[in-house]
Amino acid sequence: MDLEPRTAPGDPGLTASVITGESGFPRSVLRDRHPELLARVLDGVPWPPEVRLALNGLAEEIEGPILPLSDTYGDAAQWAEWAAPYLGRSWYEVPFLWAENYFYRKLLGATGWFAPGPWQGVDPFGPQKEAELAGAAVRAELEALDGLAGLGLNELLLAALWGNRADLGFQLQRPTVDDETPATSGLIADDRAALLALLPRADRLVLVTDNIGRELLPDLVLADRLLSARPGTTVALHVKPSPYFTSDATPTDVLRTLRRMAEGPAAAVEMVERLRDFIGEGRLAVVTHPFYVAPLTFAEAPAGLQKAYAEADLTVLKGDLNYRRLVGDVEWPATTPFASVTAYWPGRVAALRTLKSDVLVGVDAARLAELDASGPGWRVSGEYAVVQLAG
Ligand SMILES: O=P(O)(O)OC[C@@]1(O)O[C@H](CO)[C@@H](O)[C@@H]1O
Repeated sequence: MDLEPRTAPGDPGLTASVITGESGFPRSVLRDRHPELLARVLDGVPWPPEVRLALNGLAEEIEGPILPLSDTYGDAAQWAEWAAPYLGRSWYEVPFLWAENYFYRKLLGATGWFAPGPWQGVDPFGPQKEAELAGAAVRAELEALDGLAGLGLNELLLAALWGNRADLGFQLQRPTVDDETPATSGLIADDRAALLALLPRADRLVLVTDNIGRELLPDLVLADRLLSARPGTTVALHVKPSPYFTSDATPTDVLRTLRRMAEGPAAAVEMVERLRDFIGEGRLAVVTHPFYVAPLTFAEAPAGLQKAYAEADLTVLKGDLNYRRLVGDVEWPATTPFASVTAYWPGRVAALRTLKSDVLVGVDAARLAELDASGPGWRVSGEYAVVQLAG
């Protein structure tokens, strides 16, 4: 990932700059959200002195120049290559997507996630994820499963979409975000009709998930509905191989979620039994890949994943970060057609994303003018969303 302007894959006449951390929202993430996240990680687990030292060191480092990784485990050699052009530079002047990925990789290195020893595999965001799963919002969602039979695919799709607003990193900055936004008034690009026609016919669905808790639950509900409707359907749930962006789901988190569902109420228990059967039959697969925690866009996805996307009838990408990786973390004019920036996708792709960062395409000019006139901040407030489809 470099700083050269990008050309739209489906429109060679269109180029735009890569987003860095120098201003606006990215700056606030690097300056405010990352230190706050480190403080929470320090607080959440009784770390030994060497981990505390390393986490405090990272908190200092992000105010100065970018330094090499201080561990040699896992993907460290690959990261040394990715980091080479940026070492010694400020975190703010390199591609924002790269800087965030490097921060999370360094955070995991600091906590001993990779190193053989007692802290290996201890999720630094575990306490925050557990609190989310044990909290009132998840309980309310589970209780709502009793009324599930009355809901159509449209409602389930909207639940999966708005569940994305609940990521734990986002809540660091928007703790008061409410749940009052009507499900459709905040939709500023809406390909639901085409998507709803496709979903029930998709034999092979890839669902690239995002956050645990209030987002993963409706994703599982949607998967359950599609799998229950037709015996030929398969769903591959793509999750992160390691903790990432605070609340992104890993295989362990899928299991944690199933365990939480198994605690009830009755409709959740029934659903978890079905989901377990689907997993056992190979119809619901949990898939992971190192690409999902790499500082790369989907245009740079490795061949194996490209093949999986090409073979699927539909790939659904959840969330803000997957959207940034899909269209490139680039300052496209927001009226750029979604298809122009996703033309490289080897199949059919849909994005279900609430807006929590500046990147945006596929919005009608009149709606854009209206939103811009409404004041600053609408692109990052989580109050607006897109459902987009291409291919
Ligand atoms: O992918 P998600 O969970 O929807 O959102 C991830 C996010 O909260 O993290 C980034 C800032 O760190 C932004 O892209 C976005 O706001």
